[in-house]
Amino acid sequence: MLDTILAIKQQEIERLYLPEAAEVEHYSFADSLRNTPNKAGLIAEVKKASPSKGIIRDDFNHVMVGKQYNDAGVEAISVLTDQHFFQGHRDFLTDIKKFVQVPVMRKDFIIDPLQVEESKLMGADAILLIGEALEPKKLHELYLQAYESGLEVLVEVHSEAVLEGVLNEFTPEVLGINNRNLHTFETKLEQTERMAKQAPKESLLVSESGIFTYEDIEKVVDYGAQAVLVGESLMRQNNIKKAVKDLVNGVNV
Ligand SMILES: O=P(O)(O)OC[C@@H](O)[C@@H](O)c1c[nH]c2ccccc12
Repeated sequence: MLDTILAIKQQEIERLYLPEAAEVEHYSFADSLRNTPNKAGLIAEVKKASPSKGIIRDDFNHVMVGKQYNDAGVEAISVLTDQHFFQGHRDFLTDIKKFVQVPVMRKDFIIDPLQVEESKLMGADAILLIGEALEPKKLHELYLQAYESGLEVLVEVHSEAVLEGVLNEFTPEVLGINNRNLHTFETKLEQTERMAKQAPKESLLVSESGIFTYEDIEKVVDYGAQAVLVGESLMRQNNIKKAVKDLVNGVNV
């Protein structure tokens, strides 16, 4: 699956044109996650659909979802901008930025310097870089380019081998363990448990995917995570603002 996504992404990059620079205020992604009053920092994701689940939310309005996340007090918002597989759009991020006062991360398959530049112009505060999609050297180059242009980065890995390759190259400021295997879609929170042991103390550790309840948050925090990235379980709720509060305060939805 990941290979298919990356092949299509490569074609998109060949046709990519840069947007005009969005004039927005910026907020620090890592600082916001570190300064949470809750058990873990929450990155809430604006996600309409995914290749493994199909449509996740029918009455989808990206600005409405972004505003509800903001009003519920999340530490950061992740916006899926991939169109082909996730039914996102780069304008979703630019639109949401106008209405929220928390850092916004662009969630896409970024493999080229042009996409880093594009993310900055869109108004993002942070981007995702995926270890499984990039050679460690290339990942580090894009990481440095991002920070030089004023973007922060969430470096995501799924497997021990890929994490080892990344750590041989550099230490990411924010490191995400994806509980979902992007080749098979199998998702288990124990992936965070296994991999947290290998994560550097200096990196802010994020557990991503498959988190549905406060108990799940407690679990991954016990494993060593300081923040969580949650999409589907929030996007399926009618009242998103209430769902966020219940998730972070321990009322199961
Ligand atoms: O919807 P979930 O299971 O809460 O997962 C959110 C997020 O972790 C997931 O969307 C994700 C993690 N890494 C990715 C890379 C590309 C696309 C999507 C993702």
